[in-house]
Amino acid sequence: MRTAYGVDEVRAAERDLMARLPEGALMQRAAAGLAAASAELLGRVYGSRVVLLVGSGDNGGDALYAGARLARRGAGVTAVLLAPGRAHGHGLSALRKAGGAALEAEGSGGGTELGAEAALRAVARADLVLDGIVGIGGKGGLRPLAARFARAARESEAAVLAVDLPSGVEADSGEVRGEAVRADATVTFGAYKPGLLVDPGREYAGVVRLVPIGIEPAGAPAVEALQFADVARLLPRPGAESDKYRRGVVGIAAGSAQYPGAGVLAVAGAVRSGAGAVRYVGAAAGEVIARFPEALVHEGPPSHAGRVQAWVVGPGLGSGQDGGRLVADVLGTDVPVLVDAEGLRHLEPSVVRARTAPTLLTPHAGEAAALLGVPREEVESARLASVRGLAAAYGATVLLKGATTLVAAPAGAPVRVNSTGTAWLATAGSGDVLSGLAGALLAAGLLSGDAGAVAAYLHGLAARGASGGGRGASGGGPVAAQDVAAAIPGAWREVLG
Ligand SMILES: NC(=O)C1=CN([C@@H]2O[C@H](COP(=O)(O)OP(=O)(O)OC[C@H]3O[C@@H](n4cnc5c(N)ncnc54)[C@H](O)[C@@H]3O)[C@@H](O)[C@H]2O)[C@@H](O)CC1
Ligand SMILES: Nc1ncnc2c1ncn2[C@@H]1O[C@H](COP(=O)(O)OP(=O)(O)O)[C@@H](O)[C@H]1O
Ligand SMILES: [K+]
Repeated sequence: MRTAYGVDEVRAAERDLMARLPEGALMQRAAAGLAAASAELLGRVYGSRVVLLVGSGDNGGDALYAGARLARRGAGVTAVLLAPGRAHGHGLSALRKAGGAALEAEGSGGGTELGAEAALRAVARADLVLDGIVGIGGKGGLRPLAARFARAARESEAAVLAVDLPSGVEADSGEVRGEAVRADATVTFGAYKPGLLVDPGREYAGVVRLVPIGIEPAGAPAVEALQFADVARLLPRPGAESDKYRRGVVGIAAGSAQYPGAGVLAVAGAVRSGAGAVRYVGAAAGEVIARFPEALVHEGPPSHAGRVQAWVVGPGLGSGQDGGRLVADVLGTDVPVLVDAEGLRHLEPSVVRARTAPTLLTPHAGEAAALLGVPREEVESARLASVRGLAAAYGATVLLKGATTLVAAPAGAPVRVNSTGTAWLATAGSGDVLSGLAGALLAAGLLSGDAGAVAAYLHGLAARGASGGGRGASGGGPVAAQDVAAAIPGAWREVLG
């Protein structure tokens, strides 16, 4: 499991360790990790031009000590001091002693200091920029001078390496208010921060490397990401004694005359995901049977369709009157229920809260915004707060779809984040496939948080497989939702193999 800890937990762990170590030891560990990553990005350190963006806190101190190490290896290192009087004193001395220079970015400078224009020119000409403007001590959006240098770093040809996290990204949430540094890579210390794993922050961080400096945050992480081994452990496996009913029967109440395809795709996701059987209720029974003769189709309300271990309701219901009745009927059962798409329009928090079996809601940002009564942009910019807020309001597990998918449980367990997907997944119907996949896992007996997180993981992996994109999120080529469903068994084998 990859875990990410909040700022308070990281600071507490740092305090514990610092009390036992000589002064400055942690910062030296951080600087060593930064210098090593810098050398990798540069290829050749000797003769390279390195610019350090240095703010007023310890984040700038890390950058200064790393700069000193690079200067000793023959790099030309220039520190740009964004708050000249308050830069880390010992770090600055170390840099100067190693042969590095410093420019004051504020005002016109005096004596040998050349001021902001010279500093901006240095950034433009650099091979590598180290972003030590602000780390976990950042508050609010970047101040104007810092924002100006964040822009300059982006416009420069230089590789950009963020110290601990990209300045302007909120460590606890991944929110970005205004300008932020766009890094090619980030070296983070002691523990991942939630903002490095959750969008939009994740996008700004580039390739993230964790340098273990010896701290061990206590308590539960704020965010966690399943890895291969976690998914393998959670995947249901049929035993010798299994029969189709014990394997889990999933019911799909989806599709309408207007959107029959959504019913077909949700069934496609379910039949590829290990369900013992799939029951289908809805207006697309003919289409479902034509594509999936293995499905069992039923007329009448879902609650009369025979025994199932979990229901999926909502994909492609359209805007007809029947949606509300269908959702109410499914929510009235005593088995786990996944509500997606148009089904989400018919949710009463009190009805969901009163259920005794788990409920899993799977909105995308637009649907989550409608449930929360806020604009879509607000959900997209504050994804962690949104998913936690919805889980609390409905007393349900909530899976918020997007480039990174978040899964929050109502009782405040760590939020699960998944980024196995590919941008090619943003195609009509891929969410319907996900609902069938997650529904099959619920029917197999996974807890709702596990079912959501494992489904998101496999769905992303299947999409990458179908797109031929390997592990890179933007490689490969187009995929159709059907291709994603067809690739689920391959993703499953990949995880188990
Ligand atoms: N505490 C420790 O033991 C260690 C800390 N380390 C580094 O120390 C960092 C935290 O240092 P600090 O607590 O000094 O905090 P930071 O250096 O992250 O930020 C605090 C400083 O930034 C300024 N600032 C805050 N918000 C700003 C904004 N929006 N725009 C511009 N400036 C802003 C503040 O005035 C303050 O001086 C970590 O991120 C990490 O890089 C590492 O050296 C590892 C060990
Ligand atoms: N930029 C992206 N990168 C990776 N995955 C994405 C991206 N955008 C959307 N997705 C994924 O694609 C799927 C789209 O689902 P959804 O929005 O419900 O579409 P639909 O309703 O058409 O099926 C979700 O699993 C979501 O996480
Ligand atoms: K930084």
